[in-house]
Amino acid sequence: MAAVSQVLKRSFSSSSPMAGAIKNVTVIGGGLMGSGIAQIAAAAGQKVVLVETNEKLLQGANSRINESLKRVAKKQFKENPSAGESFVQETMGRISGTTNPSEGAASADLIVEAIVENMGIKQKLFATLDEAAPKHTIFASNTSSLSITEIASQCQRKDKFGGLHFFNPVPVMKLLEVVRTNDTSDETYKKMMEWGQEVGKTCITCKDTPGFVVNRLLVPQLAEAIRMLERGDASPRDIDTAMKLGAGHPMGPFELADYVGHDTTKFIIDGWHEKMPENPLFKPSELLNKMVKEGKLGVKSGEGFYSYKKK
Ligand SMILES: C[C@H](O)CC(=O)SCCNC(=O)CCNC(=O)[C@H](O)C(C)(C)COP(=O)(O)OP(=O)(O)OC[C@H]1O[C@@H](n2cnc3c(N)ncnc32)[C@H](O)[C@@H]1OP(=O)(O)O
Ligand SMILES: NC(=O)c1ccc[n+]([C@@H]2O[C@H](COP(=O)([O-])OP(=O)(O)OC[C@H]3O[C@@H](n4cnc5c(N)ncnc54)[C@H](O)[C@@H]3O)[C@@H](O)[C@H]2O)c1
Repeated sequence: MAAVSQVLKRSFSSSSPMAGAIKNVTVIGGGLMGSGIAQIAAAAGQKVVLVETNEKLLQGANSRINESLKRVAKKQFKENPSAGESFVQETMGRISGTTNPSEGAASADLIVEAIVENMGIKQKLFATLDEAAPKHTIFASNTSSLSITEIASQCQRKDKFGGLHFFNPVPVMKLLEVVRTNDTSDETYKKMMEWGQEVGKTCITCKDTPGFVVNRLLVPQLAEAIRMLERGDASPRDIDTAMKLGAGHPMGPFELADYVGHDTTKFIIDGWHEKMPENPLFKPSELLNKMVKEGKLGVKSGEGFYSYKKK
């Protein structure tokens, strides 16, 4: 992955972007979601700076993006593999990396944050970015469950702050939830919606409420499936089979929980339990807490409800 300075020189040597259009995107956090968001923005022809906490994680994001692009290319360029190879190379060439969030923010029209689901860490990061980013830069969080209004609370640019909630895996899932707070300006909202379409997503809009639309309906289901297992009502495999064959879901709740990551699901449930302690749907799960404590995070750690260790 090229260093930011090399790519930024290239990007600023070309004509600067149309006034107002989002052409330079910075993604903070190159994990499951951030790497996917960086990938689709670069594939849409935008200059992307990916920010991670260290070089090793940047390289990990780089290879994850490269692998995913190859899967996309294999399908999109089935008849013309060499065009597929150029697509992968050109897309990768639009992505640079840095471990310095302020450097990464310097040229951004849009910053999408996809770091750990922790309010304090997100607020601290955005306060730093508020100082470093140009005045016109729009800020967005990919948070699953936290309040955008609260995440934005330490920033001056509350009018240029919203939520852009993607779904895992980002290159495949068509939905983007565009969340506006009471302070998000119409211009910011319009730019977020246009950008969402530019990167190939179908955008829906919702208010800044816990879990927005999908997660408010989905996470209680995942939590209830775990409670079903804790009660001994059925096995994970049978519950997954039931929801795939009985409700037409592409993944059952345990496969999906493994895919999302148990750390993320735990952060969501704990956060909602704190906000709404009387709601039984968000009662923390001892089994989930035990798994996270044991590092069984699902696909990302090689083991969750199922094992993903390469044989
Ligand atoms: C909690 C958060 O805040 C919100 C969330 O994100 S909730 C989670 C939302 N996501 C879901 O519900 C995912 C539900 N699951 C699915 O849609 C599907 O199981 C799945 C797309 C993940 C995998 O599809 P499936 O057919 O089961 O298996 P798979 O063969 O791996 O993938 C099918 C095709 O999708 C594409 N694909 C899958 N993963 C991909 C990736 N990471 N990158 C690029 N392409 C990918 C590939 O083209 C693949 O075909 P290929 O194997 O020939 O390359
Ligand atoms: N996992 C999902 O299915 C999913 C779907 C939609 C939204 N989300 C949300 O996206 C965010 C990220 O989730 P994820 O699953 O990608 O997590 P992840 O653990 O895979 O990735 C988070 C990445 O952020 C990096 N990071 C942490 N602090 C950082 C900082 N200060 N600066 C730069 N990088 C930092 C970590 O090193 C890690 O690589 C969370 O807010 C989560 O709720 C997750």
